Amino acid sequence: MIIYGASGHGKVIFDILKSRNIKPEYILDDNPEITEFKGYKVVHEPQENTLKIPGILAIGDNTVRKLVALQYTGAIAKAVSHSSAVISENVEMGDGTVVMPGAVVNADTIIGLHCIINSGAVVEHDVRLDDFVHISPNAVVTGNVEIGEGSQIGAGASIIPGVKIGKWVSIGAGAVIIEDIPDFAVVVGNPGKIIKYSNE
Ligand SMILES: CC(=O)SCCNC(=O)CCNC(=O)[C@H](O)C(C)(C)COP(=O)(O)OP(=O)(O)OC[C@H]1O[C@@H](n2cnc3c(N)ncnc32)[C@H](O)[C@@H]1OP(=O)(O)O
Repeated sequence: MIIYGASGHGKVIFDILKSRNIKPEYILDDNPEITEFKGYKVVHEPQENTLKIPGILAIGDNTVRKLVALQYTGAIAKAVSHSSAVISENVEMGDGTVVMPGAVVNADTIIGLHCIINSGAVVEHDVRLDDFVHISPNAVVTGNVEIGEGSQIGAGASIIPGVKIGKWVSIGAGAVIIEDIPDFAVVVGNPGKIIKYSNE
């Protein structure tokens, strides 16, 4: 496995792999000032074997992760979860998706490519997460919720059952979402209110 990104997010992905006894081959990061990461060599250019070894994009920002994914020509690793995460056997997860320590993903949920289910987050039954979604630490996505591409649900936020959240939405930390949210909205508070719109 190659970890693409010697970042804080990369540290947690490193721990996920360690919990599964997977040793990264090396870390790839374009910052020439970073030469070592968790005792592993950091390379700054793709290597001869980069295209052959499955890589995981350790980039927390959803937009940047998508841009890198679109340019990355190597193999993408299958979804990987920390050994302490609880994932129903009926869950589908796209390649490049990571599930952090203590997260729960329940039955018949479908998660897209390159998503992040962060530490302690709960993604309930029959949820649909499109590609590049990030469910932040301790957020709760209840049953039958749908979340569009690139949206981030902030730390500790809650979404009530059946709500549809558009693409590239930012839900603020601690928000409580009780109604559908349109694309690109930035939403904060309890109950969640739209404060502005962002562009992808
Ligand atoms: C492992 C990890 O670390 S994973 C990282 C997880 N990250 C998160 O959970 C971050 C979630 N992001 C947030 O909550 C952000 O504050 C956002 C996306 C909602 C808004 O960010 P910005 O667009 O930069 O907005 P900005 O900081 O300018 O705030 C705009 C207004 O919203 C208010 N606001 C911002 N965030 C929140 C919030 N979470 N709850 C309530 N009000 C908020 C601000 O006080 C400000 O109010 P004002 O206009 O009356 O002064």
